[in-house]
Amino acid sequence: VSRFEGIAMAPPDPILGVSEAFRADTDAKKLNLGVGAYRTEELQPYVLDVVKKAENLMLERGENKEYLSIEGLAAFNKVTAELLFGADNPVIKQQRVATVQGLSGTGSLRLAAALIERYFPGAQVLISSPTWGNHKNIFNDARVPWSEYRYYDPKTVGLDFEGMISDIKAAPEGSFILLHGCAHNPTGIDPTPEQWEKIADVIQEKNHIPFFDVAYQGFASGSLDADASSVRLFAARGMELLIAQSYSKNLGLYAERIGAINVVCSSADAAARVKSQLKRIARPMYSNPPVHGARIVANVVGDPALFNEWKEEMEMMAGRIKNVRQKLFDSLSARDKSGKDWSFILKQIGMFSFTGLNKTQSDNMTNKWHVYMTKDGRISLAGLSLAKCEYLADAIIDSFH
Ligand SMILES: Cc1ncc(COP(=O)(O)O)c(CN[C@@](C)(CC(=O)O)C(=O)O)c1O
Repeated sequence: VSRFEGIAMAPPDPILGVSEAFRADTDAKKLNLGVGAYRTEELQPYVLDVVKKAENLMLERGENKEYLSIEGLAAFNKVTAELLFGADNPVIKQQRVATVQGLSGTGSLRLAAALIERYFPGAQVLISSPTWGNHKNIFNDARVPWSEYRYYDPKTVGLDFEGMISDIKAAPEGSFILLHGCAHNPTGIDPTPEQWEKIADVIQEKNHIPFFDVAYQGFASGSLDADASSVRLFAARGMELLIAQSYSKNLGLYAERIGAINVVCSSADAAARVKSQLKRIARPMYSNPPVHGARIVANVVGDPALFNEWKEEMEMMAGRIKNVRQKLFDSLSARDKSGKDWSFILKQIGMFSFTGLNKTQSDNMTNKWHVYMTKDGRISLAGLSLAKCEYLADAIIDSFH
């Protein structure tokens, strides 16, 4: 008797499945605006120059392949926390941050979810509506209950700030509030600094625990410090908080799976204990993390020349996406006769634009125009070139009407 016979075929992933469909399309006009992966103006994947330089350095050194410790490469854990908070931040000086290298952003979120499940039974995580599609999968599989707070307002194509605040206020005391540090996915809409202050106020009032997902630090605005300002605002208030990091986008290390989970505690002693429990969760999950990506990050940030060159490359990537936003906006405004306001394209930040196209309209983008995007109406501008903006504008205008 076959035991596996009864297992059904899983549906394709809403984001990564789009790339599979794109690859199967043979039409030369096809455009992959699905997965949030940076492409050059020639629509090619991009390995940053500093990554190549760091790897050459590493090759010359001839490093070994010994296991890392469960918490990961110490040099990486040091620089990743310093990048996030700033090296002179009190949370760093007072050693109140438990940092564990994770399997990129996803693995770091999963480690944090396992910690929540183990030490905060019954606590729920509030996630934005909409949010990155995999957030729900991570908490479901980690058996952590979640609910949504209002975030996107289709009427204003902006942030439903009142709704967000009232939903966070209404949540049971001690809930975890999942926040996108910068470049909200999929909407591209971030709170203003004043709004972040109010979000911190309501989270403090309700004794909630802020839980940041920082997947785009430096990639959204081009500045590492600007993109970390929301996290630093909460840390400056002396709050305990969790922050998951990823180097997939800002250092282009997608397939190296390098990220970290940071837990800001109220004392160094608590941080040491939290770190020990994160290690206890990681050991049976994957034992210890991959070394290559961690060494690249440590080498790039540890060398002043490479670090500065990295900052220049991030500004270049962020700048290219800003130029594409402007060109798409201009193309839409020039071609659309309906008088629709396309300014949301310019107001949104990061690699995504939330177009407002519904599922049927998104299907039309793919079936008729060979434009691949996620069914929630998100397009990744990182996959768009200036040369293709007019074609995309035609597709969007055709699909809206
Ligand atoms: C908000 C957010 N958090 C975490 C991650 C996880 O990335 P990592 O595991 O590679 O570090 C992504 C990546 N989201 C992408 C860019 C890719 C994906 O869906 O995995 C996206 O297209 O939304 C993300 O957008």
